[in-house]
Amino acid sequence: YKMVKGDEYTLESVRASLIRQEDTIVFNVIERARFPLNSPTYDQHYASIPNFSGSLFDFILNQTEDIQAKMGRYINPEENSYEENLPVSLVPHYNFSQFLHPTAASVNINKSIRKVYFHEMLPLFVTSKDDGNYAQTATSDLSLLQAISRRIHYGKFVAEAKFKESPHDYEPLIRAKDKKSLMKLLTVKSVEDIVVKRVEKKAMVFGQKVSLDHDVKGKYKVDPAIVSRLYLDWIIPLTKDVEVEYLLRRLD
Ligand SMILES: O=C(O)C(=O)C[C@]1(C(=O)O)C=C[C@@H](O)C=C1
Repeated sequence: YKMVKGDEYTLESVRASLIRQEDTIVFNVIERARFPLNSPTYDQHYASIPNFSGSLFDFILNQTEDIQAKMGRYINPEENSYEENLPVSLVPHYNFSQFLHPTAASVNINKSIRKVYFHEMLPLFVTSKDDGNYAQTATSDLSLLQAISRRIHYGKFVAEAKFKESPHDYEPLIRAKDKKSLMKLLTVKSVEDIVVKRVEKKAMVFGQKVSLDHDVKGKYKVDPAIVSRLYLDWIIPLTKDVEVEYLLRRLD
């Protein structure tokens, strides 16, 4: 039976989870890239859904998070919703370990993640065409957005593990609200470099054509350089923003 303690989280176990989450993200990028942009998916005027103002994507997001909230998805402190004012969970709560400081729940940067995803990330790995598969497209976007959000907000766990390892280094910076020095203190450039290289390799391995006759060389389903760029330019920097935001509230 699981204790409500949270000492199963260590910097090592948290980093191991980030590595596993790379698989989900890389695979979901490949899945989304099966479809072109399909811009009507995001067009509020195209959808005109009765009693709903928003795009097809907005509708799928809203309805999916609604049903997942009712089934308890957001009871897990590792999960953060895109929608606000979701219904309460209707099912018995599992006792998730309380590793994080209680203010963790107030750190949610999904609005920024959503903006960056649609405006900067997505256009890099889809063609600008339209094949009519709007519901499938929106569903793929949502799976990928949920995986990216989970990874970025895992920064809370990384930050807590780091804080617990050296509270005396973090406390004065938190009290001084010194974001810049906090950012510097939590940054481990060598780890970032390895992450970026590894996701590029995962994009090669997961994105190759597999054949029983011979190795199919050359073309990958998604350009591995783009996958590493997603991490370098957005996923890692946003994870670090979450770490700083979490730490700033750590002594409240
Ligand atoms: O592994 C860490 O120490 C993290 O803080 C995570 C992470 C990342 O996003 O991958 C972010 C900041 C560090 O500079 C290194 C890596």
